[in-house]
Amino acid sequence: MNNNPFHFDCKTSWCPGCGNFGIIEALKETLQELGLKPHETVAVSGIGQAAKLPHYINSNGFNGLHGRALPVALGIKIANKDLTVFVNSGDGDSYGEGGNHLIHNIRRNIDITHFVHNNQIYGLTKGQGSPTTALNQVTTLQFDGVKSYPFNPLAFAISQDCSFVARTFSGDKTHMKAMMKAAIENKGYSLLDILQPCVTFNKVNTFKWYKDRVYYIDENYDPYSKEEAFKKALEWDEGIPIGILYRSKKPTFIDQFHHLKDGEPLTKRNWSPQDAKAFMNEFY
Ligand SMILES: Cc1ncc(C[n+]2csc(CCOP(=O)(O)OP(=O)(O)O)c2C)c(N)n1
Repeated sequence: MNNNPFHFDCKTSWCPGCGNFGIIEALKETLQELGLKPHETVAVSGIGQAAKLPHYINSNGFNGLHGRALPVALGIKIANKDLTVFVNSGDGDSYGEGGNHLIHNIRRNIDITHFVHNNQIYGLTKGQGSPTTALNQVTTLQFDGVKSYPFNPLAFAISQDCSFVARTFSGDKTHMKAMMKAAIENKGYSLLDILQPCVTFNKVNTFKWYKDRVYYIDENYDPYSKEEAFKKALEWDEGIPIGILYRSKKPTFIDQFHHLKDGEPLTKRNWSPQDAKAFMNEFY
Protein backbone atom coordinates (compact mmCIF):
# COMPACT_ATOMS: atom_id res chain seq x y z
CA MET A 1 0.00 0.00 0.00
CA ASN A 2 1.52 3.34 -1.07
CA ASN A 3 0.27 6.36 0.91
CA ASN A 4 1.74 8.99 -1.38
CA PRO A 5 -1.20 10.87 -2.98
CA PHE A 6 0.86 11.30 -6.16
CA HIS A 7 1.32 7.54 -6.52
CA PHE A 8 -0.56 6.02 -9.44
CA ASP A 9 -0.73 2.24 -9.48
CA CYS A 10 0.03 1.44 -13.11
CA LYS A 11 2.42 -0.41 -15.36
CA THR A 12 5.11 1.57 -17.16
CA SER A 13 6.81 0.78 -20.46
CA TRP A 14 10.26 1.77 -19.13
CA CYS A 15 13.04 -0.85 -19.28
CA PRO A 16 14.04 -2.56 -16.00
CA GLY A 17 16.88 -0.51 -14.48
CA CYS A 18 15.89 2.74 -16.24
CA GLY A 19 16.81 5.96 -14.40
CA ASN A 20 13.22 7.18 -14.90
CA PHE A 21 12.03 4.97 -12.01
CA GLY A 22 14.28 6.77 -9.52
CA ILE A 23 13.29 10.15 -10.92
CA ILE A 24 9.53 9.57 -10.65
CA GLU A 25 9.86 8.21 -7.09
CA ALA A 26 11.96 11.21 -6.02
CA LEU A 27 9.45 13.55 -7.65
CA LYS A 28 6.41 11.99 -5.97
CA GLU A 29 8.10 12.14 -2.56
CA THR A 30 9.23 15.73 -3.11
CA LEU A 31 5.74 16.87 -4.07
CA GLN A 32 4.25 15.14 -1.03
CA GLU A 33 6.88 16.57 1.32
CA LEU A 34 6.22 20.07 -0.05
CA GLY A 35 2.63 19.61 1.13
CA LEU A 36 1.21 19.86 -2.38
CA LYS A 37 -2.02 18.12 -3.40
CA PRO A 38 -2.38 16.34 -6.77
CA HIS A 39 -5.08 18.76 -7.99
CA GLU A 40 -2.70 21.70 -7.40
CA THR A 41 -0.03 20.28 -9.72
CA VAL A 42 0.42 19.70 -13.47
CA ALA A 43 3.00 17.42 -15.07
CA VAL A 44 3.71 18.52 -18.65
CA SER A 45 5.85 16.74 -21.23
CA GLY A 46 6.65 16.39 -24.90
CA ILE A 47 7.42 13.04 -26.54
CA GLY A 48 9.93 10.41 -25.46
CA GLN A 49 10.44 7.81 -22.73
CA ALA A 50 10.90 10.50 -20.06
CA ALA A 51 7.89 12.31 -21.50
CA LYS A 52 5.64 9.39 -20.54
CA LEU A 53 5.97 10.46 -16.91
CA PRO A 54 2.65 12.40 -16.73
CA HIS A 55 0.89 9.07 -17.48
CA TYR A 56 2.43 7.46 -14.40
CA ILE A 57 1.84 10.08 -11.71
CA ASN A 58 -1.38 11.10 -9.98
CA SER A 59 -1.41 14.80 -10.89
CA ASN A 60 -2.99 16.81 -13.67
CA GLY A 61 -1.08 16.16 -16.87
CA PHE A 62 -0.55 17.25 -20.46
CA ASN A 63 1.45 15.20 -22.95
CA GLY A 64 2.27 17.65 -25.75
CA LEU A 65 4.03 17.38 -29.10
CA HIS A 66 7.72 16.57 -29.35
CA GLY A 67 9.75 19.56 -28.14
CA ARG A 68 6.67 21.54 -27.19
CA ALA A 69 6.40 20.92 -23.45
CA LEU A 70 7.60 24.39 -22.42
CA PRO A 71 5.05 26.50 -24.34
CA VAL A 72 2.27 24.23 -23.04
CA ALA A 73 3.54 24.65 -19.48
CA LEU A 74 3.80 28.40 -19.98
CA GLY A 75 0.21 28.57 -21.20
CA ILE A 76 -1.05 26.53 -18.25
CA LYS A 77 0.80 28.69 -15.72
CA ILE A 78 -0.48 31.92 -17.26
CA ALA A 79 -4.04 30.58 -17.31
CA ASN A 80 -3.87 29.47 -13.68
CA LYS A 81 -1.01 30.95 -11.70
CA ASP A 82 -2.05 28.99 -8.58
CA LEU A 83 -0.94 25.69 -10.11
CA THR A 84 2.50 24.18 -9.55
CA VAL A 85 3.58 23.37 -13.10
CA PHE A 86 6.54 21.16 -13.93
CA VAL A 87 7.91 19.71 -17.15
CA ASN A 88 9.47 16.24 -17.38
CA SER A 89 11.15 15.58 -20.71
CA GLY A 90 14.25 14.10 -22.24
CA ASP A 91 17.41 15.80 -23.44
CA GLY A 92 16.22 15.43 -27.02
CA ASP A 93 12.80 16.88 -26.30
CA SER A 94 14.22 19.70 -24.16
CA TYR A 95 17.46 20.67 -25.92
CA GLY A 96 16.91 19.40 -29.47
CA GLU A 97 13.38 19.66 -30.81
CA GLY A 98 12.48 22.03 -27.94
CA GLY A 99 15.71 24.04 -27.99
CA ASN A 100 14.12 27.21 -29.30
CA HIS A 101 11.54 27.17 -26.49
CA LEU A 102 14.33 26.76 -23.95
CA ILE A 103 15.82 30.08 -25.08
CA HIS A 104 12.57 31.98 -24.74
CA ASN A 105 11.50 30.35 -21.50
CA ILE A 106 14.74 31.48 -19.91
CA ARG A 107 14.09 35.00 -21.25
CA ARG A 108 10.49 35.11 -20.05
CA ASN A 109 11.24 33.56 -16.67
CA ILE A 110 7.85 31.97 -16.21
CA ASP A 111 7.55 30.32 -12.78
CA ILE A 112 7.74 26.65 -13.79
CA THR A 113 10.21 23.83 -13.16
CA HIS A 114 11.88 21.95 -16.00
CA PHE A 115 13.21 18.50 -15.12
CA VAL A 116 15.37 17.25 -17.99
CA HIS A 117 15.90 13.48 -17.90
CA ASN A 118 19.32 13.67 -19.55
CA ASN A 119 20.35 10.18 -20.71
CA GLN A 120 22.50 11.65 -23.51
CA ILE A 121 20.60 9.68 -26.16
CA TYR A 122 17.26 9.52 -27.99
CA GLY A 123 15.74 6.62 -26.04
CA LEU A 124 12.21 6.22 -27.42
CA THR A 125 13.36 6.12 -31.03
CA LYS A 126 16.02 3.51 -30.19
CA GLY A 127 19.35 5.16 -29.59
CA GLN A 128 20.21 7.92 -32.06
CA GLY A 129 22.58 10.68 -30.91
CA SER A 130 20.88 13.53 -29.03
CA PRO A 131 22.18 17.09 -28.48
CA THR A 132 24.07 15.89 -25.38
CA THR A 133 25.66 12.73 -26.84
CA ALA A 134 29.46 12.90 -26.68
CA LEU A 135 31.47 13.67 -29.80
CA ASN A 136 32.49 10.49 -31.67
CA GLN A 137 30.20 8.24 -29.58
CA VAL A 138 28.98 5.33 -31.69
CA THR A 139 25.20 4.99 -31.65
CA THR A 140 22.55 2.85 -33.35
CA LEU A 141 22.43 5.45 -36.15
CA GLN A 142 25.86 7.12 -36.12
CA PHE A 143 27.89 3.93 -36.82
CA ASP A 144 31.04 5.98 -37.31
CA GLY A 145 30.44 8.16 -34.25
CA VAL A 146 28.52 11.39 -33.66
CA LYS A 147 30.10 14.25 -35.59
CA SER A 148 28.22 17.15 -33.96
CA TYR A 149 29.67 18.83 -30.87
CA PRO A 150 27.58 18.30 -27.72
CA PHE A 151 25.37 21.07 -26.34
CA ASN A 152 26.18 22.25 -22.81
CA PRO A 153 22.75 23.09 -21.39
CA LEU A 154 23.95 24.46 -18.07
CA ALA A 155 26.61 26.75 -19.53
CA PHE A 156 24.01 27.98 -22.00
CA ALA A 157 21.39 28.63 -19.30
CA ILE A 158 23.93 30.42 -17.08
CA SER A 159 25.07 32.61 -19.98
CA GLN A 160 21.43 33.68 -20.41
CA ASP A 161 20.96 34.52 -16.70
CA CYS A 162 18.50 31.70 -16.12
CA SER A 163 16.78 32.08 -12.74
CA PHE A 164 17.87 28.66 -11.37
CA VAL A 165 20.31 26.17 -12.90
CA ALA A 166 21.13 22.87 -11.21
CA ARG A 167 22.23 19.30 -11.90
CA THR A 168 21.55 16.05 -10.10
CA PHE A 169 21.95 12.31 -10.69
CA SER A 170 19.19 9.71 -10.83
CA GLY A 171 21.32 7.27 -8.79
CA ASP A 172 21.23 9.58 -5.75
CA LYS A 173 17.67 9.97 -4.46
CA THR A 174 18.51 12.19 -1.50
CA HIS A 175 20.33 14.66 -3.73
CA MET A 176 17.65 14.48 -6.41
CA LYS A 177 14.93 15.33 -3.87
CA ALA A 178 16.91 18.26 -2.44
CA MET A 179 17.40 19.67 -5.95
CA MET A 180 13.77 19.08 -6.96
CA LYS A 181 12.57 20.86 -3.81
CA ALA A 182 14.88 23.85 -4.40
CA ALA A 183 13.86 24.01 -8.06
CA ILE A 184 10.13 23.96 -7.33
CA GLU A 185 10.51 26.52 -4.52
CA ASN A 186 12.49 28.88 -6.76
CA LYS A 187 10.26 31.66 -8.10
CA GLY A 188 11.00 31.71 -11.81
CA TYR A 189 12.05 29.28 -14.53
CA SER A 190 14.13 26.51 -12.93
CA LEU A 191 16.22 24.16 -15.03
CA LEU A 192 17.22 20.90 -13.34
CA ASP A 193 19.31 18.62 -15.53
CA ILE A 194 19.09 15.05 -14.18
CA LEU A 195 21.84 12.68 -15.33
CA GLN A 196 20.15 9.42 -16.10
CA PRO A 197 21.46 6.26 -17.77
CA CYS A 198 19.58 4.72 -20.67
CA VAL A 199 20.32 1.08 -19.88
CA THR A 200 19.26 -0.14 -23.32
CA PHE A 201 20.63 2.40 -25.82
CA ASN A 202 23.51 4.22 -24.15
CA LYS A 203 26.23 1.75 -23.26
CA VAL A 204 28.76 4.53 -22.53
CA ASN A 205 27.04 6.74 -19.93
CA THR A 206 26.06 3.94 -17.53
CA PHE A 207 25.17 4.20 -13.81
CA LYS A 208 28.80 3.42 -13.04
CA TRP A 209 30.10 5.98 -15.52
CA TYR A 210 28.10 8.73 -13.79
CA LYS A 211 28.74 7.42 -10.27
CA ASP A 212 32.50 7.47 -10.86
CA ARG A 213 32.40 11.12 -11.96
CA VAL A 214 29.72 13.04 -10.05
CA TYR A 215 30.76 15.08 -7.02
CA TYR A 216 28.80 17.42 -4.72
CA ILE A 217 29.31 21.14 -5.11
CA ASP A 218 30.92 22.54 -1.95
CA GLU A 219 28.43 24.09 0.48
CA ASN A 220 30.41 27.35 0.56
CA TYR A 221 29.98 27.78 -3.20
CA ASP A 222 28.15 31.00 -4.18
CA PRO A 223 25.53 30.26 -6.87
CA TYR A 224 25.05 34.01 -7.50
CA SER A 225 28.54 34.30 -9.04
CA LYS A 226 28.11 33.98 -12.78
CA GLU A 227 31.84 33.56 -13.33
CA GLU A 228 32.13 30.66 -10.86
CA ALA A 229 28.96 29.07 -12.22
CA PHE A 230 30.29 29.20 -15.74
CA LYS A 231 33.52 27.49 -14.69
CA LYS A 232 31.53 24.77 -12.92
CA ALA A 233 29.32 24.26 -15.95
CA LEU A 234 32.37 23.61 -18.13
CA GLU A 235 33.61 20.76 -15.89
CA TRP A 236 32.75 17.33 -17.23
CA ASP A 237 35.27 14.59 -18.02
CA GLU A 238 37.35 14.55 -14.82
CA GLY A 239 34.47 15.27 -12.46
CA ILE A 240 30.84 16.30 -12.91
CA PRO A 241 29.56 18.81 -10.33
CA ILE A 242 26.06 18.19 -9.02
CA GLY A 243 24.11 20.78 -7.03
CA ILE A 244 22.86 24.33 -7.62
CA LEU A 245 25.26 25.91 -10.11
CA TYR A 246 23.54 29.25 -10.62
CA ARG A 247 20.79 31.53 -9.39
CA SER A 248 19.88 34.98 -10.64
CA LYS A 249 17.47 37.43 -9.10
CA LYS A 250 14.93 38.64 -11.61
CA PRO A 251 11.15 39.14 -11.72
CA THR A 252 8.97 36.39 -13.12
CA PHE A 253 6.93 36.88 -16.29
CA ILE A 254 3.65 37.01 -14.36
CA ASP A 255 5.00 39.52 -11.82
CA GLN A 256 5.64 41.98 -14.64
CA PHE A 257 2.01 42.17 -15.77
CA HIS A 258 -0.42 43.60 -13.25
CA HIS A 259 -3.37 42.02 -15.11
CA LEU A 260 -1.82 38.63 -14.45
CA LYS A 261 -0.22 39.27 -11.08
CA ASP A 262 -3.15 40.91 -9.30
CA GLY A 263 -6.45 39.21 -8.67
CA GLU A 264 -7.73 35.74 -9.39
CA PRO A 265 -6.07 33.35 -11.86
CA LEU A 266 -7.37 33.99 -15.39
CA THR A 267 -9.33 30.73 -15.38
CA LYS A 268 -11.38 31.90 -12.38
CA ARG A 269 -12.35 35.34 -13.71
CA ASN A 270 -15.62 36.37 -15.32
CA TRP A 271 -14.47 37.86 -18.59
CA SER A 272 -16.35 40.66 -20.34
CA PRO A 273 -15.24 41.57 -23.89
CA GLN A 274 -13.79 44.83 -22.45
CA ASP A 275 -11.77 42.92 -19.85
CA ALA A 276 -10.42 40.62 -22.54
CA LYS A 277 -9.46 43.61 -24.72
CA ALA A 278 -7.71 45.39 -21.83
CA PHE A 279 -5.90 42.19 -21.03
CA MET A 280 -4.69 41.68 -24.59
CA ASN A 281 -3.63 45.34 -24.85
CA GLU A 282 -1.15 44.83 -22.06
CA PHE A 283 0.64 42.19 -24.08
CA TYR A 284 0.78 43.88 -27.48
C1 LIG B 1 8.87 16.71 -34.58
C2 LIG B 1 9.27 15.31 -34.24
N1 LIG B 1 10.52 14.90 -34.52
C3 LIG B 1 10.91 13.66 -34.20
C4 LIG B 1 10.05 12.80 -33.59
C5 LIG B 1 10.50 11.39 -33.25
N2 LIG B 1 10.87 11.29 -31.86
C6 LIG B 1 9.97 10.93 -30.92
S1 LIG B 1 10.65 10.79 -29.39
C7 LIG B 1 12.17 11.17 -30.00
C8 LIG B 1 13.39 11.19 -29.13
C9 LIG B 1 13.15 11.32 -27.68
O1 LIG B 1 14.38 11.41 -27.02
P1 LIG B 1 14.52 12.19 -25.67
O2 LIG B 1 13.74 13.45 -25.71
O3 LIG B 1 15.96 12.34 -25.36
O4 LIG B 1 13.78 11.29 -24.60
P2 LIG B 1 14.02 9.77 -24.14
O5 LIG B 1 13.17 8.90 -25.02
O6 LIG B 1 15.49 9.47 -24.26
O7 LIG B 1 13.56 9.78 -22.72
C10 LIG B 1 12.13 11.45 -31.37
C11 LIG B 1 13.31 11.82 -32.18
C12 LIG B 1 8.75 13.25 -33.29
N3 LIG B 1 7.86 12.49 -32.66
N4 LIG B 1 8.39 14.51 -33.62
